[in-house]
Amino acid sequence: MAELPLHTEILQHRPARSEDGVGEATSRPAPILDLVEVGKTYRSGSLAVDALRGVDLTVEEGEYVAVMGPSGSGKSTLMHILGCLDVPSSGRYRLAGEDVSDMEERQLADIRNRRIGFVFQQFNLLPAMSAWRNVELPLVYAGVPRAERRARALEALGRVGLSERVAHRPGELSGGQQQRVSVARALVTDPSLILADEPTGNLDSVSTTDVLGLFRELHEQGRTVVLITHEPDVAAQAERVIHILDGQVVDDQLVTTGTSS
Ligand SMILES: Nc1ncnc2c1ncn2[C@@H]1O[C@H](COP(=O)(O)OP(=O)(O)OP(=O)(O)O)[C@@H](O)[C@H]1O
Repeated sequence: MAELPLHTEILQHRPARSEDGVGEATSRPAPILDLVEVGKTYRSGSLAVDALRGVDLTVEEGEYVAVMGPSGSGKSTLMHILGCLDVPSSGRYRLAGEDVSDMEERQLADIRNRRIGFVFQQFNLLPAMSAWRNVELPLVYAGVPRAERRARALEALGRVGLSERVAHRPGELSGGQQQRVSVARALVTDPSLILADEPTGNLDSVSTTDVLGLFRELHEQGRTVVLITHEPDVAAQAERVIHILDGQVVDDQLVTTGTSS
């Protein structure tokens, strides 16, 4: 397991799940993410790669979770399934109580648009479009009227501190600013879940601190944040750190950052 910084206290995480996976008799809300025995096998000719093997994972609404693991361990595959960009080969996946395991691409696209904000290492911004045009795109897909789209995109850019750069194209912005545009695009639909795949992988330390501060704010506002990272310092920002190895969850811990030495 990767080292965590000093002043961290580690607690073994015990997910709250009823035996039948449906929920408690009380009115406890369904977990936002609920994977039961999820497997993913990539096939190419006679070759088969088991990228995920029997993953059981529950994430409650509002958690801040980091996923770590060595190259090839299955992190991106897990992120693709969590983000409804792909479906499992076996097992069940419920997102906010809705079983998405066997959905068609159109249904998955609708769920992604309604529920999830994505942030990627490479920013994935359209180079010919201004910052605000990039940020309004998810609202175009959602069918939001033009004037409202513009207002919400500008508001989201204001929230990430980019009010002065709304007309700039990605190539006219620094890496850290481009990633802030992607965070604005992720939150413009007001999703309950933010999924980030190595969001600080291309950033210098100042921009990393900046972007991690934004994730913390989103978490403090009650959103669920799941981020993939290779970096222990980045993972230490989360409240829970999951390690995967060879397609399996091998470690799952709550981390609370202490203030005393
Ligand atoms: N489309 C695909 N077709 C075949 N095999 C794949 C495909 N995508 C991933 N794999 C394989 O599945 C396994 C898990 O890959 P994955 O990309 O999920 O790992 P990762 O932990 O994200 O790695 P990295 O940190 O290097 O990005 C690897 O063995 C990889 O080679």
